[in-house]
Amino acid sequence: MIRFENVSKTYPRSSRPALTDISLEVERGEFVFVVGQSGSGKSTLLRLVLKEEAATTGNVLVAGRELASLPSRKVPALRREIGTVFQDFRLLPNKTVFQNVAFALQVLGRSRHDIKALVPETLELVGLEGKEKRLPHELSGGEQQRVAIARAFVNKPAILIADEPTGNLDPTTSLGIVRLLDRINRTGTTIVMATHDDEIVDQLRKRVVELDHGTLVRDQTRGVYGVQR
Ligand SMILES: Nc1ncnc2c1ncn2[C@@H]1O[C@H](COP(=O)(O)OP(=O)(O)OP(=O)(O)O)[C@@H](O)[C@H]1O
Repeated sequence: MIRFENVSKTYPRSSRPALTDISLEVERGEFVFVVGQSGSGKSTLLRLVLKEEAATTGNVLVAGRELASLPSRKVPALRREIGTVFQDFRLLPNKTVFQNVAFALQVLGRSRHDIKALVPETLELVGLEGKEKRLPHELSGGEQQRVAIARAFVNKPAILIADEPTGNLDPTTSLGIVRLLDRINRTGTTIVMATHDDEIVDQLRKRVVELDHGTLVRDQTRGVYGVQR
């Protein structure tokens, strides 16, 4: 589903590469944690999957597309297959929970009929039934993140990318969010999640990919956050 072939990335005006010679394959339906210190390249790796940044050398392949040769007019179709969730939720503050999730379908041109069916079933999946009419500021942080996850998933993307989705949440709430991502993963969606949250990584025992100064230093099935090297 996602393949990196000897990928390096150096940002313009930067002397040090953000990623160096990364080769990595993520199969359809996998759940992968990407860990590493601040600045190790986790967000850069996720941005390359979305074609928000381009690799300096090497190939990135996502859902059968080679991103270097993907014309910009085809990038929206790529991004429709990838849901995104961030640390800071990024909800529309003046829209209700229902409207925030519905908006993701409206911009894709989905019918009112589809929206009426898909939004409630997705809000139920994330545990927000009964809160459809709330505004984001009337929700807890964990509930806001559930709205963001509903919005990312309502279109049933093949891949869900989460960049520090629990960074603003307490440990119990964080665990609930990751258990929700786990449930979404079980529907067949591939999940790649960058995180600093050692407790969560250690509890879920998923594949762990570790970056250190832009280099892939560990790729472990049923891994833990940190290991002695
Ligand atoms: N737009 C940019 N321009 C130049 N350098 C950048 C840019 N974005 C990131 N970098 C650099 O690339 C390196 C990797 O950054 P990245 O944000 O991918 O790390 P990260 O592991 O996600 O960090 P954090 O955990 O703090 O979010 C860092 O040295 C950073 O300063």
